Amino acid sequence: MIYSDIAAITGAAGRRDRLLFVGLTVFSTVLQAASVMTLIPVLHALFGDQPSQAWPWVGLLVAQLVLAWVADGLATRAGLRLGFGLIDAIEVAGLSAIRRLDPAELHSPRASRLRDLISTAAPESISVVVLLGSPLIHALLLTPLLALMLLAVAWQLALVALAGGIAMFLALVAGRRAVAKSEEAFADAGRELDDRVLEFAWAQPTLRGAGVGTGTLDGVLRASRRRGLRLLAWQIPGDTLFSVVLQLVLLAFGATTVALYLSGDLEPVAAAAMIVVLLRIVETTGSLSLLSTPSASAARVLTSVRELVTEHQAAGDPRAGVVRGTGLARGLRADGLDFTYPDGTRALREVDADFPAGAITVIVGGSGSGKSTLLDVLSGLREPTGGAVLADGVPAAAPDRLAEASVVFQTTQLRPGTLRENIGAVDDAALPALAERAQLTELVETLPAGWDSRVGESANALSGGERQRVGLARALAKPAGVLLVDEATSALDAITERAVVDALEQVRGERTTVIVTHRPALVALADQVIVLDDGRVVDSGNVEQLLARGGVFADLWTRWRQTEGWQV
Ligand SMILES: Nc1ncnc2c1ncn2[C@@H]1O[C@H](COP(=O)(O)OP(=O)(O)OP(=O)(O)O)[C@@H](O)[C@H]1O
Repeated sequence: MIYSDIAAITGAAGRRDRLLFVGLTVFSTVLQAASVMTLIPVLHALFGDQPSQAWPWVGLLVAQLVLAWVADGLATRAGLRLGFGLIDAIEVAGLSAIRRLDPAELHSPRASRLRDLISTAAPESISVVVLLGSPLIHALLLTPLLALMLLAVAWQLALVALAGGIAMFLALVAGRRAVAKSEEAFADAGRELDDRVLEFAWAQPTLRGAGVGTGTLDGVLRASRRRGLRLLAWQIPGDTLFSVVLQLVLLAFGATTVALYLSGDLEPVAAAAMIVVLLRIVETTGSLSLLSTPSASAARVLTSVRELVTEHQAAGDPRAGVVRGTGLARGLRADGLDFTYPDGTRALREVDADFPAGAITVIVGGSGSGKSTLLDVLSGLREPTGGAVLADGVPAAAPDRLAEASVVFQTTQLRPGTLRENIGAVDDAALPALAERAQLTELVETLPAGWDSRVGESANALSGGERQRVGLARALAKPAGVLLVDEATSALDAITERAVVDALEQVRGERTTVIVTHRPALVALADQVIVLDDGRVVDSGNVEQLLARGGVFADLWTRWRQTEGWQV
């Protein structure tokens, strides 16, 4: 599980290091097991007639150990590179997830989990691979390898080692589970007691008024203590299970060695070497027990990181511009779109709608009816929780939609930098026409350094209307086939509204345009209007048809007209 998570996170780029790390660590474990078995011929020669015959075996032993160290050293280097790969992946995906977070989600549990992942999981990644990965592979493989090699000495010992290794592993897992379960139940009992004490404190005025003493709380305390004792009764076997099985395995291994020795099936030196084998088995299983808690928490962290990275890959990095738009107007279709926010708010309910290529579609609806959410989904800023967005009949994933859409938001944020930089990558030759379309020409002329004037909060402060026209120019500068406009004129001056209306009239036919608005001047541009209510499409058609039908749209239209009149 840990390996598959690391593989998914580090991807194709980490493949070589992953194979090197695992391959070298397995190789070193095989050498370590072999070195234990080499002790048998060493001892055999030492206690035989010609002790000097031990030298070649000692040489082999040293060679095995040196090779194992070299393999470990190389594996550590590959592990370090993998760890750095993990850090990179966490930082890139984490920061991109934070960028995608809704401002409303910045203090949510998801945001704090992201912060934790970036600040804690990333630096710990190196130790996960190097300090946890190698010992874990050693600990898991050494006993089965020793059992395999023991076949050459006595099959009975191989069987006891293998069965013993499996029994100890299972005892370890079962013991950990029992302990974790009882700890969870302990925590629940603690929380319940906490609640009761709090309730008791709140109820004090009433209890005192009624002359009731601490009797009720005493009852709860007694119950909680009884529960605690019962839980302890589960925790103790959980903790002791492993050591009991370990001792039984030692006993079985020792007894088999003695029995084989007494029956003459095992030479004395081999019997002596079995002590070392036994010690290695005990040592590795013991280290497995120490590693089980950190591995479980590393596995949990890696699973979260994997989810984050997968999500990042699905969303694409808007900055990286991995997928490039074609710039051609394509027909969009919302096919049974559903969107539920993490807090359970269902903002879109099975929305079916067509946005014909090059046409202007206006979305209207009351506050909270799901208009902005629909735009976010169409633009690729959000993935629907149900249904799909099709472009020319083909499902379009979020990165494709992001590449193909440009958005004019309700307010335009300016980056520190020049006006030109704020518009984005565009040829100098194209700037005047763009300025004309977004009605920026006059502004550019009045600014001290024209397109190279610095704008933004600390420099030439632009008015709301001017910013919005910069936003419009920015959206038009992007060669995208879909233009999405989110109430861009809601609180703006007449000049800006005119600029937006004129610019949108010009893109008719060039881009598939979807506008969320309640301004009659923009609604009047619509080739079709879609009316949303409580996340559902409740009506659609052109303005005349909808007015003739009455209903939600006619009500909204009358209200807007009145407000406009009232404002003027
Ligand atoms: N980040 C969010 N988390 C949870 N719920 C949200 C979030 N954003 C919007 N909602 C809810 O989803 C529903 C649809 O909201 P949305 O902003 O799409 O509607 P809208 O029609 O654009 O509204 P408005 O005209 O007021 O901007 C509303 O009930 C809203 O409260």
